[in-house]
Amino acid sequence: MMLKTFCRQCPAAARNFLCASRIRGISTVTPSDAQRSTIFALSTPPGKAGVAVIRVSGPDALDVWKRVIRNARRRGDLGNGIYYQPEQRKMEKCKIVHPESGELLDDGLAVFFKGPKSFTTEDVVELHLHSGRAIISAVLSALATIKSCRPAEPGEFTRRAFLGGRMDLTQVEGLRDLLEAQTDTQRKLALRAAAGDMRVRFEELRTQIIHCLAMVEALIDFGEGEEIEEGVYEQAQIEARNLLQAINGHLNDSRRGEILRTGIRLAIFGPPNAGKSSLLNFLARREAAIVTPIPGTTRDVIELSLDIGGLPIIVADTAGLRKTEDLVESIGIERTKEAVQAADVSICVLSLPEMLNSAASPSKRKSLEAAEHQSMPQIPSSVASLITQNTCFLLNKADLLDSTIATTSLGVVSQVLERATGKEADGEKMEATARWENVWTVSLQNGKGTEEFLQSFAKSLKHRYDISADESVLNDSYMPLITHTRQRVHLESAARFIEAFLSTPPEDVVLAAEELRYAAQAVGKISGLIDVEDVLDVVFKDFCIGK
Ligand SMILES: Nc1nc2c(ncn2[C@@H]2O[C@H](COP(=O)(O)OP(=O)(O)OP(=O)(O)O)[C@@H](O)[C@H]2O)c(=O)[nH]1
Repeated sequence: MMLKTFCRQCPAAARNFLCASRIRGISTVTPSDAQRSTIFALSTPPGKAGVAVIRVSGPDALDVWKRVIRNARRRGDLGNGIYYQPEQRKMEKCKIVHPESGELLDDGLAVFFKGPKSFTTEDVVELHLHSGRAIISAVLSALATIKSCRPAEPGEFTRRAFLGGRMDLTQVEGLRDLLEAQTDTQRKLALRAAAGDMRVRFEELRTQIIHCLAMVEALIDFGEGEEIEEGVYEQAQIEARNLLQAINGHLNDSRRGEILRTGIRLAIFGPPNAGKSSLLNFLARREAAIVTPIPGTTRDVIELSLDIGGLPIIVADTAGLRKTEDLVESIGIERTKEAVQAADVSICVLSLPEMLNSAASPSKRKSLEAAEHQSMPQIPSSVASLITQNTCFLLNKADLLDSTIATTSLGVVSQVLERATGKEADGEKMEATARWENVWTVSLQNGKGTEEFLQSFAKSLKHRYDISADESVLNDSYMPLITHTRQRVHLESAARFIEAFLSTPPEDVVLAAEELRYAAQAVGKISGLIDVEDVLDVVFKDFCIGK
């Protein structure tokens, strides 16, 4: 069979037909132990507390033990350079001393983990001290006097765990997310990733690509008709097509995983004086924003991170939308528009009495007829222009209306809102979404309807992000696969290579194999099996020292 294509990875001068080693080689990272120094750092937050843990990792960890640990029940130096070996993974009560002066620094506990059965896969010593600034500082300074030791860089322990093969990059990302998790949902997602669930799922995808690749390679090695069944190429294409469909399913997940990890962006908007800041304060359960009867009180975007029903929410209160000549207010209104457009979900707060008044003649204000309308209630155009399918509506100040009117009028107002949501967008008719479940009537003043709104809103968010309150539902089919943009970029790239394979005719079998190999490499980059050096700094930079 003619080999028609070049290997893209060969240097220009050596560009040649695909070399067999490349076709087969899905190279993996092999960690080098050479030149590893022994590192140490405080692994708990600094300051006054019950316990502080200082971690030491590296080839000289045992030497550090010998030099700073004194155990009353065990003699240190047994003579002739023989020293007792600490029992592995067993906490020992000990005195921690200065390695040079022998000065007592603290009474504490110590534990030794022999590599590779440790977090970093190296020898590790953990010193458990009383957590006081002076003690921590004295022990860290003492360790720094040991020649082979140096303070750890941020994330360096985890980096060593990765290089030692203890975890892949998705687990490293999961661990970092776990440390940063603020809500229950974030904790659950991160825990699954840190435990290796994502690694298994990405690895399954890679294995399936490699299976297709193996079929195509068999054709290169033997050729059709030579001990190879007919239709192998077609079979590889069928499998690749199914795989592409599965990958596209993950890619078209509305960024669910990334949004849950970073927080759902919720913008509160509406006309001035409708009760937007009152809503923010109700959600935050504190006076986070100033509330006054003066329209235009809020002039800038106020952002808070909240936990609503276990979901991480970044909520933004915004300036009321209206025509204004005031420079400061108009800048605030521009910011409102940006915040609403950047949000994943928005709540439009409207004053229900004001809406009804916009429909009724002055004589019939607050009357049932207004609700049953001669003319329909109006939404100010500046507000209407920001309504999308992701907008929910809070009809506030229901306390100012008779409860029968409030209830009856809701139907009329909902129709108006539904029409506003179903407006033309980019030439396409959007599906109307302002149904009853997206519209709530409340009084933020007397609290009526607010708890029902909160529960129902949290439920609709969970439904939208496919997260159940029930932990058992966070299984593979519900759990988003992609939680980081880095993972998305590589998966998109894998999808493109598979598409390229699918459009390659059987005559170009070498090129076809190359596309599949690149697809496998792209997925391999997600777990860090391939070409990781360039991504390591990015992944580890947000870790704290001591992790
Ligand atoms: N009667 C009644 N008054 C309310 C209710 N909610 C808020 N208010 C009052 O309405 C006024 C405006 O409330 P805010 O929460 O500041 O409204 P806003 O939409 O943030 O106003 P701007 O800052 O002008 O955009 C305040 O006097 C509130 O006390 C309600 O449910 N019923």
